[in-house]
Amino acid sequence: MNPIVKFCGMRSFEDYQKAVSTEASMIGFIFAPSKRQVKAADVSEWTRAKPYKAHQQLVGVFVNESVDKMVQQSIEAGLHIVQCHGSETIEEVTAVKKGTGALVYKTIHHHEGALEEMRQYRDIADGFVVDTKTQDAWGGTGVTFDWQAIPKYTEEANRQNVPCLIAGGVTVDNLAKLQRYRPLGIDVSSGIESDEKKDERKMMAMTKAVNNTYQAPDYLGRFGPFGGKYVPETLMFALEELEKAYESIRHDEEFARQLHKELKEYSGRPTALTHAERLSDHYGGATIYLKREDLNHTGAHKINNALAQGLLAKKMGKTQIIAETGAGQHGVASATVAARFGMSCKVFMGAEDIRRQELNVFRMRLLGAEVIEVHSGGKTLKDATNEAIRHWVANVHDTFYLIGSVVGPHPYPMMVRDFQSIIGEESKKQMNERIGKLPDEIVACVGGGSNAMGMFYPFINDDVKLTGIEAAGKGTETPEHAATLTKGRKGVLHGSLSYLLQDEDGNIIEPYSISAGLDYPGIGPEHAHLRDIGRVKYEAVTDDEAMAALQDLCQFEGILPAIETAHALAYVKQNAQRMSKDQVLLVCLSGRGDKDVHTIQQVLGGDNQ
Ligand SMILES: O=C(O)c1ccccc1N[C@@H]1O[C@H](COP(=O)(O)O)[C@@H](O)[C@H]1O
Repeated sequence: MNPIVKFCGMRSFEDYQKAVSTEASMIGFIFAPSKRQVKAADVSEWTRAKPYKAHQQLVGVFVNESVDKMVQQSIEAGLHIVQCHGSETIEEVTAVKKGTGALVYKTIHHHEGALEEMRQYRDIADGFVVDTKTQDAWGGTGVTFDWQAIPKYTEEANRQNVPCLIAGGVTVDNLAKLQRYRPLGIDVSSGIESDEKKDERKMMAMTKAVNNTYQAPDYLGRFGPFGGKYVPETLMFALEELEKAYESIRHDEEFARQLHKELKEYSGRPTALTHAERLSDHYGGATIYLKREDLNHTGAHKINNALAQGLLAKKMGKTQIIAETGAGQHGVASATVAARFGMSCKVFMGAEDIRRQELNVFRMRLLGAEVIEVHSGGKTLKDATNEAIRHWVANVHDTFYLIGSVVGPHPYPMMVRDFQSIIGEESKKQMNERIGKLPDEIVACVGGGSNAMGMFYPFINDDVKLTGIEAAGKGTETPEHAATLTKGRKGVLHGSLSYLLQDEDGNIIEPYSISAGLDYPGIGPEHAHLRDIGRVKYEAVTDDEAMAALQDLCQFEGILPAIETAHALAYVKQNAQRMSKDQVLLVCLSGRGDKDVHTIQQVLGGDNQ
């Protein structure tokens, strides 16, 4: 959901008309002493001359005014919301509510005790504004406060189930930065002025930026209807604890510094951006670039998220890591991180995947992890995840569940996406440095969807086509595939609502793919949302198509990709020709194929002649 936009401080009929013409949902007037002060009679006249839009609400700002005057002026001006912007008491706020029948918002000025102050107005204030107070002014200062504090205000407002607008020095230029803190609303006065008048261009730019900025999930962890927290009561505490811990490090510079150090000095980031010249020539059409996540320590993008969650686990004082794994890459990444940070590690893995990924199982054990073989269901990733959740329920106090993809209950899909966004952020920078523009299209394979989400997310507000590739296995017309978005229906699995492969009765259908990392019957909820809103296009390619593309990359670029990654490459093989040479197709090369050599050998036969 996009944040609420309030444009405040209309001082003339012209200002008011400009605000009405925008998409702002609140229009504010200052009744307190200020250069922007207006009279209730003026507001009443202006609104009669030009009615505001049906969704717009009129807000009156008062500072330490008497209850009688607030009531009288708000009735005269026809206000929907009275904003108490001074040190009005609980009794005064209650009396204004009673006297006007309007909603009353309380402004809290950011300071050490602000959160406690906010708590005191619970069940009394209908909303909050958090603003900066200076020595000379209660508001309209044009001065920002420390935005790192925003998540705690938002969290408290969400707990009280009321809106919370962020005010103080918001401008078109710092809006993008502010949005990183996911405010529920913004309240602007001086930032939309030029020469002491409201500036229509600034107002338009601001509402456009807010409305066009993709913002998900909401505070309940929902991406549109998808995501959420569908877990037993016993896990709610653990998820809330994790959510709090994540919010506390999300914008923390010290955490960012530690993580950056690990990613750089341990994993080898930034990973390379490779121009695949010979492959581009061979396919004809698009100029192909590869984002080389295969060059990460442990051979895939999984380590980005594992290092970040490992650091978070340590910060939370957990001593044990558990993880689920399919292809084994996330298991190896988790075992690696546990060894690096001195924690114990249990990896849950389906018996079928253990058979297919023998080498990775050996690696995990070598790294000191205990690999727990799961024999239920189809003995693959879904079943391993079920077991990991069961173990977590019983050991929540000292155990951190390190989920390897953008799946599971909130906050995992958001947190894993954010930790993997380094892929897209680096790509964006590298593309700009290398060719001075963004790619025309980006392609990534999708199982749960973490490499794709990490690659796509930083480009989501850009004019770049985004394509996710699922596993069609032996064909989506057969029962043997893992094409969740192509063939699935809405349902709940592993704590969140998404698309799932299920039969008429809602039983999960065992997925199939040659690639152990893609045969998951669900998909990250954000992918489900992005597909439904039309921002990302999803297609499916078969085992055979993936294996053919895998060989091309080996033979034309000297790179052995993971079979998962080869699905994205198959799309490139089929579509590069539709593009011209001056168009750039960027592929997330999510992992290397050393772990798959055994499977590849079996499929292609002995010596591959
Ligand atoms: O705008 C004013 O003059 C004003 C005076 C007294 C109290 C509040 C006032 N404005 C409020 O300040 C914030 C945002 O202002 P800015 O963007 O930093 O200029 C907003 O809540 C206004 O309602």
